[in-house]
Amino acid sequence: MNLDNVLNEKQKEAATYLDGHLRIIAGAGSGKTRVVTYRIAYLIENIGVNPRNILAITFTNKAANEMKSRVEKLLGSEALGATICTIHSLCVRVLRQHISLLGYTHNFVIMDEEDIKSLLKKLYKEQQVDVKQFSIKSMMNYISSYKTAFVTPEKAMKLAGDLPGEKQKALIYGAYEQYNKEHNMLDFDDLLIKTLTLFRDNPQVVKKWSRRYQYVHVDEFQDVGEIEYELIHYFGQDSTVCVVGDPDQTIYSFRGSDVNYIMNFDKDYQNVKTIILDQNYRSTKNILEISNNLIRKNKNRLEKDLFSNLEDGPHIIHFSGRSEEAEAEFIGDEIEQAMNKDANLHYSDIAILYRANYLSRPIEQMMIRKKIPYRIFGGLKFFNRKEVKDALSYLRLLVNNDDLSFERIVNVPGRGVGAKTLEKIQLAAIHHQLSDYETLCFYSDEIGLSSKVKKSLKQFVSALEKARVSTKPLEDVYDDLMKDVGYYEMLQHDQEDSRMDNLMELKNSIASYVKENPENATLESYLQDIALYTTQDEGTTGDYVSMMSIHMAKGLEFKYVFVAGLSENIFPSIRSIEEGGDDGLEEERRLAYVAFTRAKEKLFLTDSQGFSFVSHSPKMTSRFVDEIGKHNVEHVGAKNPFKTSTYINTNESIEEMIGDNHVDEWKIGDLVMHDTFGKGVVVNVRDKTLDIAFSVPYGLKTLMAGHKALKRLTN
Ligand SMILES: Nc1ncnc2c1ncn2[C@@H]1O[C@H](COP(=O)(O)OP(=O)(O)OP(=O)(O)O)[C@@H](O)[C@H]1O
Ligand SMILES: [Mg+2]
Repeated sequence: MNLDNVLNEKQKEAATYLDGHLRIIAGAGSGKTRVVTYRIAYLIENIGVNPRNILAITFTNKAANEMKSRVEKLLGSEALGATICTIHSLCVRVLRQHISLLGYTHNFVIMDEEDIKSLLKKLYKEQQVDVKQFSIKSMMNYISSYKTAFVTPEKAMKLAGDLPGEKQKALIYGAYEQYNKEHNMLDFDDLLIKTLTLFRDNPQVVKKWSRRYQYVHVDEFQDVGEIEYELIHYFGQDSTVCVVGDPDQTIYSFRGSDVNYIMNFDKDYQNVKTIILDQNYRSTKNILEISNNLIRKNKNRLEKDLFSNLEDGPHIIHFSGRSEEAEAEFIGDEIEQAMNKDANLHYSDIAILYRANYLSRPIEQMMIRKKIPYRIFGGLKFFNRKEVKDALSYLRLLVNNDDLSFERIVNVPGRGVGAKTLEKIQLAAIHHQLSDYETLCFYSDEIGLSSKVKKSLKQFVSALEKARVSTKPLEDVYDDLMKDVGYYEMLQHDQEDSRMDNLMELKNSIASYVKENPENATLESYLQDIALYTTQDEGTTGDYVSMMSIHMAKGLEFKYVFVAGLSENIFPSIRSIEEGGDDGLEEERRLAYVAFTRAKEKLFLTDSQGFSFVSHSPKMTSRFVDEIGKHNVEHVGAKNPFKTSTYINTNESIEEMIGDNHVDEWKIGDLVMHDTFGKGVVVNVRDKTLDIAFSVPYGLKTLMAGHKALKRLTN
């Protein structure tokens, strides 16, 4: 294989360096993954290494498949036999052979999240623990963090001391471990931990694997955690190790990845050569420039810039929409135009990336309306998500009294209605020729329900009936209903933050529907309106636009990239900043760097205005849009009525900004200062009142225009 025409000098040096361990540190799109691919091909073809002796660890299965098929394309069937996979699947291979040493059998079962949840529920029951004491989710976190820190249930019990709650948790942890062992089951953490235990206690097993893999490669090394690092150390014990990564793309710190492993690699391994690549082959000069501008704002980083020999390319477009719908519409229009203009462009050349999965909602609705095929990676389509389906069933039940919706949600959250109780209700319904729900309303005393179940079903009915007569705006009717039936409480208790986000996004969806149809919006018409979107099936084959969270987009590239939902508090995420402070903000910025550098030819950044029920704040353009600089960036769309900088200013400057509060003409977007609620923004103007969005914890308030507590700020 001649590498001259396919790699530059430094890349070639990296692909062919065999005198010791190798570390490649380089920015996005500089060919790190390409070097690993060609290195594998070079080892096999030019050096004569048996493919069986080659290992490459990638971050996702998708990346592994891509690398495998690229190597196979270069070498044909010669390449078969090289191990190219994620660290989890590598561990499964090891365990299938040796797990008997740990007292399991080789045909062990790997548990998924649902398996874990249902096992824990069973154990709660056995131990008579109430989920109200500690949620299933918090128990899962407890087990995972103890396990990955090698704290056994016995140790956990000691650590619990005299605290009864902690003791109870340790007991469940012990029962969980015992059950899994007895039933030959491993969870995801176990795959890594059991392999590590095996290696630590059995040097002969380590020898076997480290001798087999004479050439070890690890892509995305900046995101390895402690356990992965030690495992890689074992696998590479007798081999030449090549690690590849970009410290600016560390985006999994919240899950334990640690950039120090790549930074200190030359201290832990002897005889390490470091090669730095600085030419970007992926993106136009403009895309690269704004990405460099952005990442330079991080203080805690190793200075390194990339250059590109590609053309300048088109400007970066920033679009700000008046609403989420307008933002989505813009994305759709741009996709349609691009597809019409360029016959060589495929939908698969286009990606839409966002910070959190709930943000896909308005974009999906637009894609369906415009008939643009799309696929969501790493999750379900918005209207297929469980909590969204549940919430819509509640609304449907309210509007239609239909039995299907009733059956879906009568026991979510749990009200003690099992199959038997449901059957009783259904029989009574047939007898009275009414719907299940009506039967419950009128004949609950005749059905033969236990008093406990009857009581909770009465609460259920009264929540729905309260919603039926409510005169509040529709989004509040929905909000109250979900609160009154206990759904929010269930999610909050289970710490299901992203499910909660989806339900708040549904509230956004109802609110914008009302805004668009101010005269005649009813729940019924809303449900009809979205029926189009709720009946979509999951499967899309052929050519489609890829939609995914930025975390999923690691290592990938697309000609056209849209990064949507670029609003302060959403991206950077307020949660990350609250939990991680400056480090949290820097990780968010690295995430933005990953997002922007996925683009090869054209990059669009989009956001929208209005109030978000998810972040509980008025939306304003993300600081990241400012930080990319002004050069070759074009701002189009609505002008955001206020800027981040004015909004987050300190009170001193607010004093200076206070203007005349005897204002006749209020308009949406006016910034205000309220004596009690602080800074806010007008989101709706009525006859004598204003809807004003204040920051957490106040949220949306309706106040008298012209009241003395309220002053308009000049902006
Ligand atoms: N010497 C080269 N000649 C031609 N194309 C190249 C060269 N080096 C890299 N490329 C191309 O540039 C793009 C980026 O390469 P690659 O994905 O390997 O970068 P990376 O450093 O792994 O990026 P990331 O940090 O995003 O994972 C790919 O399309 C790759 O084929
Ligand atoms: Mg890569």
